[in-house]
Amino acid sequence: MLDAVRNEIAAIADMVVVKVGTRTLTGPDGALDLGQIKSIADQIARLRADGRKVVLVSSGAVGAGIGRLGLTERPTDLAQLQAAAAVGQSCLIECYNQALEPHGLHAAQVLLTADDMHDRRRYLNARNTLRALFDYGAVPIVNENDTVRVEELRRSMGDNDRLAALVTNLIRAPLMVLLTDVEGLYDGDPSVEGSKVIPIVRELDKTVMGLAGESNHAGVRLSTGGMSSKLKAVKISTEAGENVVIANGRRPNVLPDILAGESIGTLFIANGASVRDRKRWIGWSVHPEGKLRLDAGAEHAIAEEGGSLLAVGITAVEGEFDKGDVVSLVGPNGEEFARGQTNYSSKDVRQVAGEPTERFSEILGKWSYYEVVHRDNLTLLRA
Ligand SMILES: Nc1ncnc2c1ncn2[C@@H]1O[C@H](COP(=O)(O)OP(=O)(O)O)[C@@H](O)[C@H]1O
Ligand SMILES: N[C@@H](CCC(=O)OP(=O)(O)O)C(=O)O
Repeated sequence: MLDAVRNEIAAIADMVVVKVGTRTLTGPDGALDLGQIKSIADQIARLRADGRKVVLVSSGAVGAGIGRLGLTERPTDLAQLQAAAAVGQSCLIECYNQALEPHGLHAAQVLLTADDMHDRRRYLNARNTLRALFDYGAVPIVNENDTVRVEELRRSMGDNDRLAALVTNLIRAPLMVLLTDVEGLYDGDPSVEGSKVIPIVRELDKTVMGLAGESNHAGVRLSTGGMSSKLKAVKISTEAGENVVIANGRRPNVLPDILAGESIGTLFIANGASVRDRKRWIGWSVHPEGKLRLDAGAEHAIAEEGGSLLAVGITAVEGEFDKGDVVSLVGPNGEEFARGQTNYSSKDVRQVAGEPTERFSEILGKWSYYEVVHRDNLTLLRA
């Protein structure tokens, strides 16, 4: 069935980020399913033939490594997991390359970490590389760089759903497609009879977020996060002004059909206008260095009136940060509602918090900015 909204989105989707999860790429034994890889590659070739640029974010390295190394279970030790991913990643790219070659396309391996998205220079470099790959007509195949990711430091991307959302934001793709092993977002546990797929979500509020559970799969756990990690990723992209579809990666022809406007899976509509490049980086890619707690007046001025943050509305400062670092802005209810680049270090903000700007000279001596965070350097995280 075709529908008008989906048609409209399909028409503007000149760039598409497709994320494919471990469950879609591996068989019941955990090894890579070559038929699936071929199917995804064939579908990507069709999108490319329609003139669309495609980035594939592919999981499956750990799964492929487990298969190739002949392991009977997923290692629990971090270094062994990373080693399995290193073995599996080369298989993954090799398989994609073989499947893309008959279409005259090349697979390009792009490994990224959360730190690459955090660091402004590396972030822009990644974008330039992706653009150059498009110019060469290659298909970027992105995965998290598992060799260096250290989960304990919490700087890890967490999962490929989030990485896909950050890549979508990086290249300003109007559409992200998350392919998984269920038909879309269900209104209840998908394994329970009577649960139904929600065809369209216009507002990703707390009620919708609450529908998502963890991955229901017992046994060897290869994927991370389940539906809740997908919805967090969807939120990043819809808040930045892009659209997302979650669909079943084993449905034949799923990608060309979505791009033909067919009613497949769950469509999440962009929440408002497209957010500017730098604001996307500030809002979702940077790891905030500290927290500013604000009173209700400051939260209202920023969230409702598009204002900047003045020192007078700051009630507390947490963490150590320098001028130029990104900080979280937290309202009186304890929830983060925005992120912004601060004009003052944590040392200075601690001195001026709660004070009117007229007192800056007296307190700080030399000072330069009226605003602690200017509205041009601030991104609202819409509820
Ligand atoms: N409301 C829901 N709708 C759909 N799936 C859900 C929901 N809640 C939990 N899930 C689980 O999320 C799983 C998909 O996530 P995951 O296993 O991480 O897959 P992938 O490997 O594709 O990233 C589904 O198979 C299902 O078990
Ligand atoms: N980098 C890991 C990705 C793990 C992951 O996020 O898996 P999934 O939840 O299936 O997307 C791998 O390639 O195995």
